[in-house]
Amino acid sequence: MSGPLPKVQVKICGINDAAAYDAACHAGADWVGFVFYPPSPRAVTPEEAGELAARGGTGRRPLCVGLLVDASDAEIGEVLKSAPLSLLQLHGMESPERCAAIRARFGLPVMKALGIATPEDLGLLEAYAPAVDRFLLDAKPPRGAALPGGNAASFDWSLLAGHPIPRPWMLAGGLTPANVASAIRATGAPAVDVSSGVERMRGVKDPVLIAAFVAAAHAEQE
Ligand SMILES: O=C(O)c1ccccc1N[C@@H]1O[C@H](COP(=O)(O)O)[C@@H](O)[C@H]1O
Repeated sequence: MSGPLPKVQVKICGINDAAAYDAACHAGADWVGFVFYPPSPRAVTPEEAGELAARGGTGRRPLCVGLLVDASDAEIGEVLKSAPLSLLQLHGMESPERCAAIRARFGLPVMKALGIATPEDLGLLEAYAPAVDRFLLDAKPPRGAALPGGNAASFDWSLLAGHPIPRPWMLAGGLTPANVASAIRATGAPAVDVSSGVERMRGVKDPVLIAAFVAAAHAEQE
């Protein structure tokens, strides 16, 4: 017996104000991401993330993801005192051993972000698989970029065609309401993540674009 195919899941990353949080809830996003990386224009404090996540609302509550970049145990511990996270997104140079150590120490699932530019980059998946719960496949940062992600840069989606990915995963990098459906069809991504593509200016989310992105992704099926 076969039922309807599951909807593609959606994460809206870089939520840093109430309007964006409420828009993500209202649109039915599956996850919201909080950036705990001070150089980012989307950065929030653990307390700000905790306050946003505690907002009521009519929509379904998304799970909260904490985005960290080469964070120490002390920094992660501070974040977890205030922010109710369900998933840790590691977006720096964390090794498989560091990912495993973070997962063991904090008892939370870990999603490792990997920058993809060549077929060889996909070779890292096997090394990380035992240490992580999920992958996020993103573009590598453009030369000279100040941030390791969140740069509105996409990669060649055809690199993923037919490539087995040994954990649940999300596609990221340069996604927008206009291209997310094509990206899902080209890659078979079961989940997608966006930051820049739902902003009216860098670091400022647009509720209308959030709604359009979630609707476009949810219209696709795995
Ligand atoms: O969004 C940020 O500021 C950020 C900072 C440091 C690391 C990653 C960051 N964002 C992540 O990057 C990808 C792609 O973002 P975009 O849609 O291309 O802007 C996404 O996973 C964000 O979570």
